[in-house]
Amino acid sequence: MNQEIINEIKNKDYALITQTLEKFLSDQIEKNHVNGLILGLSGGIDSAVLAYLCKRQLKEKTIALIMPDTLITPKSETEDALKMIALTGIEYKLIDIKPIVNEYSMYVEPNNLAKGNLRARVRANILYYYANSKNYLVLGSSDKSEYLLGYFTKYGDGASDITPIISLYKLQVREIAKYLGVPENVIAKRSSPHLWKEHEAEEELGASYEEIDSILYCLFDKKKSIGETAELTQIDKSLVEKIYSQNKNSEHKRLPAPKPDRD
Ligand SMILES: Nc1ncnc2c1ncn2[C@@H]1O[C@H](COP(=O)(O)OP(=O)(O)OC[C@H]2O[C@@H]([n+]3cccc(C(=O)O)c3)[C@H](O)[C@@H]2O)[C@@H](O)[C@H]1O
Ligand SMILES: Nc1ncnc2c1ncn2[C@@H]1O[C@H](COP(=O)(O)OP(=O)(O)OP(=O)(O)O)[C@@H](O)[C@H]1O
Ligand SMILES: [Mg+2]
Repeated sequence: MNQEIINEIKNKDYALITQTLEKFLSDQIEKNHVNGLILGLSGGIDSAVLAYLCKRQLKEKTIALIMPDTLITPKSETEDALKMIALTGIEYKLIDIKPIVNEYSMYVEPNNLAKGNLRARVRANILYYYANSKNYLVLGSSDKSEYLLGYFTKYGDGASDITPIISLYKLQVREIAKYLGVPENVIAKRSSPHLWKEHEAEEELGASYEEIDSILYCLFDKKKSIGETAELTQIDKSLVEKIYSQNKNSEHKRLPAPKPDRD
């Protein structure tokens, strides 16, 4: 792997980005005539960054929902989320989604992936239930790496009104988290959707975020070909091809639903 590329990705002015994102959030509240913002707080780094971006100017206008499925969500994740609530002072609700998820098994016995995605969609439903009730906007937590890979549940965590950190790669999210003062252990932990037991992002994706971000950055920011990207990143061409395919195959998640050419 080429460390220079990784440094290039990480090397950003995080004070300026923070300022821009805080202003973006305030502007969105004003422009859309809503009372505030709501987010799902998992204990992971993406939603942690959202909470910390809201903490300084929008604390009184933000609600965080902590929504474990107590069957599979590690207790440590909920504890980390509660720790960040204590540190930020943001209003929160703790909702166990296990009984809701269980209800679905009366319709069909799902496979692991379908049930995991259901968890993400149940959380999205609850967020929109609150957003409707309180005239709030739902914050999306997708970062640029997840977005470009389609590594999110369609109409689950992919469903949101505004997406503040969608221009930041995961490596950059880790850097801004340091700047914002997100707890060390939240920054250091391995990224995980926790859609099923022992679920880990890098394991499922088959690559580290250093590799994924280096490849995506060269393909989409530097507009390099697959061959050039492999050379520049010093990563095996087969992995570059795999990441490229993941981007292409997930296009449907980033576009409006297809419609017939003519009525
Ligand atoms: N070509 C196409 N055109 C239009 N629609 C198409 C389609 N192909 C599939 N679809 C539809 O999309 C569905 C598949 O998409 P989806 O339901 O999202 O499911 P899928 O992409 O298979 O799974 C979601 C992935 O995102 C990961 N994830 C989820 C949530 C959070 C995080 C995280 O990082 O925290 C990661 C999860 O681990 C898993 O790898 C199909 O069932 C079908 O309905
Ligand atoms: N237990 C949970 N409680 C509340 N929201 C959740 C929970 N699990 C997932 N979510 C929501 O779904 C989003 C997507 O999950 P994802 O795992 O990608 O993000 P993360 O946990 O914040 O960071 P990371 O990707 O590093 O694990 C979260 O950011 C959060 O908004
Ligand atoms: Mg997570």
